[in-house]
Amino acid sequence: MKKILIIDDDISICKILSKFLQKSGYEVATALSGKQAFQILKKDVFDLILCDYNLGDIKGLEVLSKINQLYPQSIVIFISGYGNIQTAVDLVKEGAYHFLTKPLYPDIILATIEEALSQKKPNKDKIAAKVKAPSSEQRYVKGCSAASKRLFEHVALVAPTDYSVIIHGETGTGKEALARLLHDQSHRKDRNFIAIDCGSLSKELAASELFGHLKGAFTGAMQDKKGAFEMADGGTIFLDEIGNLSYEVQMYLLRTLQEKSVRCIGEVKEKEVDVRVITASNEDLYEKVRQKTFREDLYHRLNEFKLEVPRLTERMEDMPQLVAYFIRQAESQLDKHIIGLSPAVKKLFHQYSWPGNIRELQNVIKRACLLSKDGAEIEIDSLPLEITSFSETSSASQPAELKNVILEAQKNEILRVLEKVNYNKTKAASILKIDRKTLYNKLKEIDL
Ligand SMILES: Nc1ncnc2c1ncn2[C@@H]1O[C@H](COP(=O)(O)OP(=O)(O)OP(=O)(O)O)[C@@H](O)[C@H]1O
Repeated sequence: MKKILIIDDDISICKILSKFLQKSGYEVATALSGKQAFQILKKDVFDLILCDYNLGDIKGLEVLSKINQLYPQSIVIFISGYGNIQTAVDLVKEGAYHFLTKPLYPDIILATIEEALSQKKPNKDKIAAKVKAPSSEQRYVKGCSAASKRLFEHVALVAPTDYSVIIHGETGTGKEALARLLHDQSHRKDRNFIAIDCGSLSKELAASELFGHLKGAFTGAMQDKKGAFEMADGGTIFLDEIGNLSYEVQMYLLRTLQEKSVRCIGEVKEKEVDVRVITASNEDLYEKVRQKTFREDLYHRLNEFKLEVPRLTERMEDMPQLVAYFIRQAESQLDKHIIGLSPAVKKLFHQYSWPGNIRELQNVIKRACLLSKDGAEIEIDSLPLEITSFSETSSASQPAELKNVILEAQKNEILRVLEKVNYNKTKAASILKIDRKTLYNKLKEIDL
């Protein structure tokens, strides 16, 4: 039996529609708010969602973007009391199936639902499994910007192959997340994906982590240890910050890749391994080759294909999807409902430089959701100082000394809070999470 979720804050509409659709052979659940709807959606899979456009706690477009992101298998039909053509066009552009205006006529509703459900849809069992354990596809926001589209055209081409791939991009742009996606879209997806952060491995440990060791092979080798290559056999190994490996380990790595076999430390015999290698680096690896700190032969062996991951500021059109995804993530961790970003926060997010890229956005939203009230929007006062002070500092015409930039940012924030609390210093200190004495010292330091 097909399942339909009705979301409407008008209880009588929910009751009438629910009764009518049950009589027509559908299994129906109802939700009186966006918050309740997303709680129901966490636990169940629906073929179709009938949603009031003007819910009290969340905007129609936002409901749609969350459903598209998290429950793409559900078809969405909106209902509204106002027949605004532009709204209908916007919703359909964003992926809604239809936009029905009140008064509602039973035969039209039924015909629209039947037509929508007759569309080809993904296998439901697979979807149910995905709902229980989200795949990396579901945990990954692909985005709609030109930069992301280009990237995913390349991902679709290279993922199913066994090519070694170098992923290049700034910190926090999602290189590891992308490597997981490549693995999940390959024939290796049912085998291990092993990620090793070469940047955090000491010279001594690197070889043992990658290739394993036998008990007693060196001082401190108390027992046999399987290396990452053996663990990833049949699957994918992801080597993050590969540029940090010593020249000696680079040589072992090249041998392993060329011979397709691994020899653990202290062992004489080689073991065959079938591993796809994906590497990532923040730096330009070829520059390291030129500087002779990275082996050229290894570079070419790893570089069968290269993916360039854009900075967040190069894919700003993806921002709404990323924000909706991270809010949803925080909501389920905090068990609270956040409506979205206030217009002022949206503006700031577009102005800010995001040096930590997607990771920074994720952390900023996590923090803001914690500080925001249940059922509210994220407001400027739940953002960190580096963002709230960014527009002022970036508009300064002269390049400023770092110390002065920080002082200026602190001054702005202190002034903003003081104004908000009517210059009550005790309250201001408490909001700024510093004691009164520190606030007095700061006021002196910044000449206030
Ligand atoms: N497109 C995306 N959709 C959803 N989450 C993402 C996306 N890209 C990155 N993230 C999240 O952002 C965080 C940082 O991503 P990741 O660790 O893959 O970045 P990285 O480029 O490998 O960082 P580093 O260079 O510092 O190792 C992770 O929590 C990841 O899940």
